[in-house]
Amino acid sequence: MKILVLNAGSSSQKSCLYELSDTLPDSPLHPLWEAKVDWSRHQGVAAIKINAQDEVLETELETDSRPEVISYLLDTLVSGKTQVIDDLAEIDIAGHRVVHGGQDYREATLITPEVKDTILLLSDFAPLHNPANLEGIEAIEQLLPSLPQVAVFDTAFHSQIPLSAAVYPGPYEWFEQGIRRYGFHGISHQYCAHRAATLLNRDLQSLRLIICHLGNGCSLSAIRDGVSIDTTMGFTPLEGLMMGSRCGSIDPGILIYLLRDREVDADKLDEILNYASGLKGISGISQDMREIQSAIASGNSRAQLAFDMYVHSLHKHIGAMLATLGGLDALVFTGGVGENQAQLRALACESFAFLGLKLDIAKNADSPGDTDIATADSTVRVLLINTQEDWAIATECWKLINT
Ligand SMILES: Nc1ncnc2c1ncn2[C@@H]1O[C@H](COP(=O)(O)OP(=O)(O)O)[C@@H](O)[C@H]1O
Ligand SMILES: CC(=O)OP(=O)(O)O
Ligand SMILES: [Mg+2]
Repeated sequence: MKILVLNAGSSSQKSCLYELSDTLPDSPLHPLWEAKVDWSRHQGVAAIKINAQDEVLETELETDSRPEVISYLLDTLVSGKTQVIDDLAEIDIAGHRVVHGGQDYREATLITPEVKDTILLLSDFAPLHNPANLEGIEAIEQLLPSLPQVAVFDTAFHSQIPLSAAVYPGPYEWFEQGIRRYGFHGISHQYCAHRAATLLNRDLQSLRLIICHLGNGCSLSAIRDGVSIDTTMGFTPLEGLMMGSRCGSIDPGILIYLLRDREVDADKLDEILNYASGLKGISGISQDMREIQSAIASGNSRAQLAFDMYVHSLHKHIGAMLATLGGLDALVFTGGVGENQAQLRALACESFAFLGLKLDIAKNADSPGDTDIATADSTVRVLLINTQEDWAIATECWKLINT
C-alpha cells in the first residue's frame, strides 16, 4: 500500500510517500519520495527540497500558503523528474501528524468531521501546530476527496504519565477541566525509544532513557519500561526547555505582571511567548540554531547569551528527568538541533560526567546518525538518532488498516 505522510511542524512541512507490503519491516524503509518545506529562513518564502528517484529538486515558492505548497508537492509526485507514481489515485491513505489530541485521542484515528472539530477546538492550546495540521488535512481533502486520512497524535505516547507528574498544582478543578500535562513530540519520543532499544540490542522494557528532542520546539521525555513517565512540555507545547522562538518555563508571576501592569493582553502575550522568545527573543537574530552559531562566530554577545541559556535550560531539565527516572541507561539526542549540533551535545553531556557518562569526542563530531557516541567505558550510553516521525506515522496508518 502507498501511504502519504504529512508532518507539519511549526516552521516546516515534511512529507513522504512510502510503499509498504503486507508485513511491517523492523527498520524504517526509505520513502519513494520525500519533501521538506522550510519557512523559517525568509518570511513568506517556502524553500522546498524534494528527493525522489535519486533526483533532487530544490526550489522556492513565494508563498505562506500551506495548501498552495501541498498542491505543488502533489504535482511533483506525478510529474517531472521526481515523479514516482502515474496517478494520485494510487495513494491508499494519508497520515497526518496532529500535535494536540487532548483527552479524547490516545491513538491513531481515522479522520472524520468530528475529529476535525476536536483538532480545531484544541488549536487554542497548540496555536503553532493544530491549525497547520488541520490545513494539511483540508488541503488533501480538497485535492483528493475520497482518500481516507488518519491523524497520529503527538500527545498519545504521553497518555500514561502518572498523575503525580501530569496534574498541575493549581486548584483540583483545573485537572477536572482538562488542564493537565499532555506532553508533545510523542511520535518522535516513541520512535526514538524503540530505535534506542534496537541500537543497544536491549529490551525496551528494561531501559531507562532520556530523550532530548531538540528542534524548533524542544522537549525531553523520561522513558521507563517503554512508557513515557514524564516530559517537559505540558498543557501546551510552551512549557519546559527554552526553544527556537518559545520561552519554555518561566515564572507565571511575569505573566500576571505583564497582564496587570504593562497593558499586554492575552493575544499579545501569546505572540510574545510563542513567537518572540527563546533563541530568537534573546539573540534578536533568529530562532534558527545555525544562524545563532554564525552570529556567535562573529562575536555577537546576545547570540552567545542565548546559546548559553539554551545549554543551561537543557542541563536543568535533563537533571529533572534523571531524578524522575532514578537512573539512566541512555541519553538520546534527536531533532534538527539535537542531530546536527555536536558542540551542544558535548556541552549537554559535560554536566553529567559525574555519573561516569563520557562522550567519544571523535564520534560526536562526525557521526552520520543512529550511532552510539559514548566511549566504550561510559556508564551511560549516548545515542544520536535521526528521528523518523514520518515513518512512525506511516506505520501507524499501516497498523490501523492491517490489524
Ligand atoms: N546543521 C545544523 N546545525 C545546527 N542546527 C540545525 C542544523 N540543521 C537544522 N538545525 C536546527 O534545527 C531546527 C529545526 O529542527 P526540526 O526538528 O526540523 O524542527 P521542526 O520540526 O520543529 O520544524 C532549525 O531551526 C535549526 O535551528
Ligand atoms: C510540538 C512541537 O513543538 O513541535 P515542533 O517542534 O515540530 O514545532
Ligand atoms: Mg519537528
